[in-house]
Amino acid sequence: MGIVMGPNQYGKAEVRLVAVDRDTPRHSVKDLTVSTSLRGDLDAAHLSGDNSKVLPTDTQKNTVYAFAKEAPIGEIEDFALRLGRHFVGTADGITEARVLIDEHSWERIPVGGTGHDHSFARSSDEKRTTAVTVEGDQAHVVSGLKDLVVLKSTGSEFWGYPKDRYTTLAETTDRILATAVTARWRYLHTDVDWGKSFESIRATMLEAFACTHSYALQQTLYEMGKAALEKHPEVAEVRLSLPNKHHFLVDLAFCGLENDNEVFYAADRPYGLIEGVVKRDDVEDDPKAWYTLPEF
Ligand SMILES: O=c1[nH]c(=O)c2[nH]c(=O)[nH]c2[nH]1
Repeated sequence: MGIVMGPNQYGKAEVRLVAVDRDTPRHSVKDLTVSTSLRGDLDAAHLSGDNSKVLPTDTQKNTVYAFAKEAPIGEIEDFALRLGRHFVGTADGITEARVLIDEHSWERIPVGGTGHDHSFARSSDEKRTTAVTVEGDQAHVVSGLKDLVVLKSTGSEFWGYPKDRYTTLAETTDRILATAVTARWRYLHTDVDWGKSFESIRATMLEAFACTHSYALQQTLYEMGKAALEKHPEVAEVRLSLPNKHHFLVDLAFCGLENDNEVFYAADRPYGLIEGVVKRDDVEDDPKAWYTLPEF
């Protein structure tokens, strides 16, 4: 019986990078949070403190900033692929690199009806995300979004569930349905117009949320994933994590008022958490693409 080192990775987490494109007086801003993780021949580092294959996390952070200067960042998937390929191609003993990027959104401040050249407002909490794994000359891309908050004021029911002695929830045929969407989708290859694909998948999932008459958030989840897959042959699977942001009808009987689905208490916790994978049945799973990512 012995003790061995299991799977491991190391890198710099959450490098905050803001890059300004100043080529013309009409600037643009990219605001990213970048995390790098390297894997490979790192047993000696763990077993005996031999750092000869440990490219410092500080160097990884510096590389992120230098790459932002050396070429335009472009789409986050392209930036992540460039970084991942660099680490695998140049760092001795490193065979795999994972680069996670969250992109924070800035919108031009409208001045006199048009967006200002160099002043911006944070538009929402929503982030565009990517998780790129480079493994030798292979690359796995999982892109997505998080914190996209959506609400339907009707078109949502929840009934027909089992009842036991602990059940108090009343069945409803008309409730608010609200969630903060985290979605990740796995691409089948890297020959993708990343920006166009992202915008279309996002719009498609939003449309499915809006247009599905929902009998449960679970059903809405499936419809959102299915719609994205039907429209996007470049995508193999969509993973969704949907917190059910409960809105409870306020009982206004205390002052003799009826509440006809108009006044709600928005609870922040606890919340139902509905998660799932919607996938093609004719495509192989790709555990490497998801390794160490949350299951949903
Ligand atoms: O859409 C829902 N799914 C559930 O599983 C659930 N459970 C619950 O209490 N409310 C809801 N709503």
